[in-house]
Amino acid sequence: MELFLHYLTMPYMIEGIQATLQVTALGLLGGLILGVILAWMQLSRFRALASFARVYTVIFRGTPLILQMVFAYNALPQIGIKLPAILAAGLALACNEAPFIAEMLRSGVLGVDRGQVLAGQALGMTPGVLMRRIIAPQAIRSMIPAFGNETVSALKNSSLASVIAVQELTLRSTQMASATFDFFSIFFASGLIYLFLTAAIAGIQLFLEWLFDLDRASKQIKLMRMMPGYRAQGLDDPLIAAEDAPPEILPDAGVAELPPPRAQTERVDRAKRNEILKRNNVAVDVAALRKSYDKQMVLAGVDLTVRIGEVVALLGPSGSGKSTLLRCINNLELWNDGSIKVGGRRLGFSDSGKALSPRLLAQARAEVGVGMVFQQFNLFGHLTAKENIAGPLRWVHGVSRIDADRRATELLGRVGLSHRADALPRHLSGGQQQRVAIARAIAPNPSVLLLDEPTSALDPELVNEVLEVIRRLAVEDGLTMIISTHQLRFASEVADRVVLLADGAIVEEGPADEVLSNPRNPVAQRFLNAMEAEVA
Ligand SMILES: Nc1ncnc2c1ncn2[C@@H]1O[C@H](COP(=O)(O)OP(=O)(O)OP(=O)(O)O)[C@@H](O)[C@H]1O
Repeated sequence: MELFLHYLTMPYMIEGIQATLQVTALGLLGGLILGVILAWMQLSRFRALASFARVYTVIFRGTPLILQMVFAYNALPQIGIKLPAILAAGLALACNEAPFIAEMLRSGVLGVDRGQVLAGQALGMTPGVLMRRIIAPQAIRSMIPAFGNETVSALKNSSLASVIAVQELTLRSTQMASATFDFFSIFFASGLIYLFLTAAIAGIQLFLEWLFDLDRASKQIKLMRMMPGYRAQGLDDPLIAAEDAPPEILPDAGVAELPPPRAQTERVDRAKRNEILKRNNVAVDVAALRKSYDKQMVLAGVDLTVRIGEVVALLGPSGSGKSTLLRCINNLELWNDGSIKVGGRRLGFSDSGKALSPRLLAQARAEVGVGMVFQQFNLFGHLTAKENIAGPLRWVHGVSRIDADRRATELLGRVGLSHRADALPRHLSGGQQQRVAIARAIAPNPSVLLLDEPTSALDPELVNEVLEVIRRLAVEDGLTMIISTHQLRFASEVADRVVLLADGAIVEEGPADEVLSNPRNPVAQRFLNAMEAEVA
């Protein structure tokens, strides 16, 4: 035992630990830098970069680290690069770790919900802002366990540096054992040191997981509640308050949460409204739009003009091209032929007709102001309801933190969610999430709001709360809207015009009450009959 403790604290062994840590740190740091570059190349739009990264990965993942170390120490001097042993070992370890770290980064980035990326683009985020604010924070969280594993593996792999005479822990243990023949005590001490180092890495990993845990705040409150006398102290506990409050998701609970509608001075006179709308400028102009996926024609020459203040309901069977049309209007999808103008501007193209780069396209989206609400809500999962609204205002439109928070608070009030401002999306019901998504879309005062089946992912009892919010935006705010929906009653109440798509073409359009009560086209008749039968 004494000998064992002696080896544990021996300066000769401690110097070995230092060398082990140096090689590991060099390998990880270099691997991280190289890994980021490799992951970026693999995700790049440029094929040559992606191919280069793949070839690199095949070579360095497919050859033993021990050979790479020997190569870095013995072969590089042949071309004039003579590195000290520790640096050569660190370089080889970095080159070997890089493909694994790149794969981790790539899967972390690809693991972020594609819907959130689409929502960020629709909000006008440039690729840089999207990466920094939306993708990276979520990807890093998911990568912590894998990075912990990689660190442990790098630490153990550093022992291979002994082949190029780096005086690290394993080499020093072997040398000591050869000199003293006390194999058991020496290797037991050295094994224990490795175990201690890997345990420290596991500890750091757990700490980071705790630090980045989105639910930490609520967990802390739970822990506080378990402390004796906590209730007696009468501390202000949001969780207790939430428990005592009636359950949140009751039929129509969302509608009950909404503030009362603003007083309408007069009933909407459809004919008068149509007269006014006809004189308004054009907000969206789609002309001869054709779009196909591979050989499947999805939009076969669509013409659609929407005037400022008009509410247009897009109806049509599943697969008729409604979502595709909305995505094209916001340039989230490229099309084959035809033109789209929003506010008189060809979104996504320069004055000379050249397609804009992703960064300039994002800026153009923010300037033109096309809000978009998605079927699956697509809230940013790592941000609270309030930050989902305030964040994009700051990052895209340069609004100050105070003003952005004020606007978010005001809008959360309007959609009846002031009391859920600090809740994460996963703690909200579907209807609440969709109301936050609507608030987020209208926060920058868009010129047009596109809603892509905003209620079809909701349970039936949550549909009304979302429809009520949209109804108020249309009636009270006079927002220009194109809404794809299967809710016929809602369309007849709120829409100025109904446009019916089938097989990528408009088969019928006109005033909502006319089209819905008396469709002339046989396809429209069949679709509306089927929809009515479903509701009945
Ligand atoms: N990214 C894609 N790649 C290939 N095909 C696609 C893609 N997106 C949509 N499609 C196809 O295009 C057609 C139109 O889809 P779209 O989602 O626009 O229809 P929709 O009318 O909105 O349907 P729903 O009411 O079910 O949402 C469908 O046949 C669909 O399979």
